Amino acid sequence: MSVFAYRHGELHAEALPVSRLAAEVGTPFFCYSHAAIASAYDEFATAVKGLPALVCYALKANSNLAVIASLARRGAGADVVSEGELRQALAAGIPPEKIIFSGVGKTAAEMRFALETGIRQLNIESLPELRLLDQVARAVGRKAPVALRVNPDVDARTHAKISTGKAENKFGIELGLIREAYREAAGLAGIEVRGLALHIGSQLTDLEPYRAAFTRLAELTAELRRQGLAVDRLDLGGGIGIAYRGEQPPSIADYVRVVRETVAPLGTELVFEPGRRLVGNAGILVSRVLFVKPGASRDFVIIDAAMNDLLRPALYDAYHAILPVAEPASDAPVKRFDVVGPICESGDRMAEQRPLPPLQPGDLLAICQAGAYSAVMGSGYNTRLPAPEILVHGDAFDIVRARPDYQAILARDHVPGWLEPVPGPQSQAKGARGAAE
Ligand SMILES: Cc1ncc(COP(=O)(O)O)c(C=O)c1O
Ligand SMILES: N[C@@H](CCCC[NH3+])C(=O)O
Repeated sequence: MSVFAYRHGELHAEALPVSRLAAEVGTPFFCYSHAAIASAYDEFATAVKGLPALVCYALKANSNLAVIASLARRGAGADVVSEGELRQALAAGIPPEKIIFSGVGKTAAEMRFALETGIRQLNIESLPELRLLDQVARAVGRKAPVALRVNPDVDARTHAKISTGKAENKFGIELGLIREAYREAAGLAGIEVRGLALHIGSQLTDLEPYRAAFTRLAELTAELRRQGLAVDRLDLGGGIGIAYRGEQPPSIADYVRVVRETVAPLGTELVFEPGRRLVGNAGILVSRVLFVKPGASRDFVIIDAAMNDLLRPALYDAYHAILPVAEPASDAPVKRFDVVGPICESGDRMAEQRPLPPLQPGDLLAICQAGAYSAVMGSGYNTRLPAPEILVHGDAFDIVRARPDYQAILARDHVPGWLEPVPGPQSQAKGARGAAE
């Protein structure tokens, strides 16, 4: 059951009416539900019970500190792809031995930081990266625990921009080279090669690509072992989808059944890296209608959230359900609208020709499934400030990322978010004097 549901004629987030949250926080804002995050994690944890498994939440889906901390408290590890995410995981209380560092382009500085922190494993995606890590590890006097990511050349049957396991994708070491790479890794003084990793794509709603990839991984593991190489960890990546528009993604129990049938008999440690499935359904983006603009060919609803807040529709033509916060009467007339933001691009459109009940300026809309790849993909385009984020638990909520205010920016105070303080006229004048002196 969704934690975002209509009660007493309006949308609630757990026990709180969304209109009350909007009045207190201001729009647009992201609203996350603690209960939804907890129940998604628990579904995963229950399904892997009995397996030697670690669930490492992929922070890229949502790296809000409070969200990560909710998962950390339930025992999750982390899958990170940058020094920033690694620092964020540590700050949220995830112990280093539960952290995996993935990604196709780690810098030497990131490698050094990861080794000094003592994380569980770095997933390596190419021979040049392996050799650089070997050098860095020897320079800091450590042995780097490594899994080699293989590209299994499997079609994940998802959007081309988020498919990662085909030979033409940049990810992983290709099947034809992986055996040689593993042998090389096993001989490097700075590397302790522990196993293999893969991740075939995101928003998968079908189990067959997983079965194909895991079967290849099992065959490869058996082959490496026959050659006398130790393989004691398999990292199966993430990718399990959620329903945005009536898709029927598999249950975690069914997904884990495929794992039990393919790789589990090898007896290795298993790592899972779910992102979207843990947090995607746990968030909405709440926005206010600014104007309703009838047009000759289309009618527009102009809202105060934009592609800088939620990029998915513009980037992938992604569908997100949009709900009026005030529950429409069952017999309310419905018209088709393009729901658009204020940014100066025609692509700044949350929905195209979406059937909606009559709307007025000031009405609130909830854009659904905004817990994953939403706030994290935000930008400052059109010099818009980042939308605040709140976390609801029961009948209480915390502001877990505040809206910066322009006065604070101008006063050069600390600004949460990525916007740099704007130098005020005074400091500019001082700078100019300094240069002349
Ligand atoms: C290596 C890796 N692991 C895990 C994930 C998380 O994916 P998802 O959010 O689809 O579970 C990704 C992103 O697709 C990834 O690139
Ligand atoms: N950003 C993508 C998911 C990418 C997954 C990262 N490997 C999305 O919004 O669906």
